[in-house]
Amino acid sequence: MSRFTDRLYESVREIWGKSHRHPFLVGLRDGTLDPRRFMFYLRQDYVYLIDYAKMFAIGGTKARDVETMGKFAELFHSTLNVEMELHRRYAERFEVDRSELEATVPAPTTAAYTKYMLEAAVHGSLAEGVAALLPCMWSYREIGREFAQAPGALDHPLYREWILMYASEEFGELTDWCIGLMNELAEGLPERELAVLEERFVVASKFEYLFWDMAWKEEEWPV
Ligand SMILES: Cc1ncc(CO)c(N)n1
Repeated sequence: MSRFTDRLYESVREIWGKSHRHPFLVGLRDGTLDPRRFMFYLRQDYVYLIDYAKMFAIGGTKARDVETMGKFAELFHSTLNVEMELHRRYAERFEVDRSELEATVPAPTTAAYTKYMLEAAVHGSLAEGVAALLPCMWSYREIGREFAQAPGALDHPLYREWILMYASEEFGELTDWCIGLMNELAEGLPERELAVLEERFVVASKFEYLFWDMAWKEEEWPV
């Protein structure tokens, strides 16, 4: 039997493919990405992750059983203390201190993406929140795994750690758990509601593309 997440994956195949071909990710894979652009990305990603972590906190309050609550707590913890620790270590290498990192002004795309996700989580069902956050985990795992296999990518002194984070077993398992939860939550829902979930998943995937593009262009507020 095909799973709901197979349908989701099909619906974003082209969007994800376009992200993989984006010059930011091509540069990260082949090591030619300008570190200045990477640091711009990390700073935006740091403030993105502050809001993204809240998605898991909200998920925890909407969950209907203790096991699911516990898993959301684990995701909340690992975002704040594992993934964001990677950003803090990078910032140290660039001599950007923690308070400076945290004070980053979200670029228009960062603000739009995080508020879009949070709106889905706060006003929608648990399933809608999960549909909105799933492209983040799932697309990064795909990128991490692919880049870890790319010849020479892991030899890069700067980008190696980033790739290893998203290619890691731990990140992969948490992603699988979210995929499983999405399928459970979608079970038995009418097509009208599945279409809403698909829409959340597709829009979040488009924002993922925009996020790479924002970093590449070092997007600023025009006014
Ligand atoms: C924008 C964005 N999406 C997904 C992830 C993966 O958690 C991340 N760190 N940043």
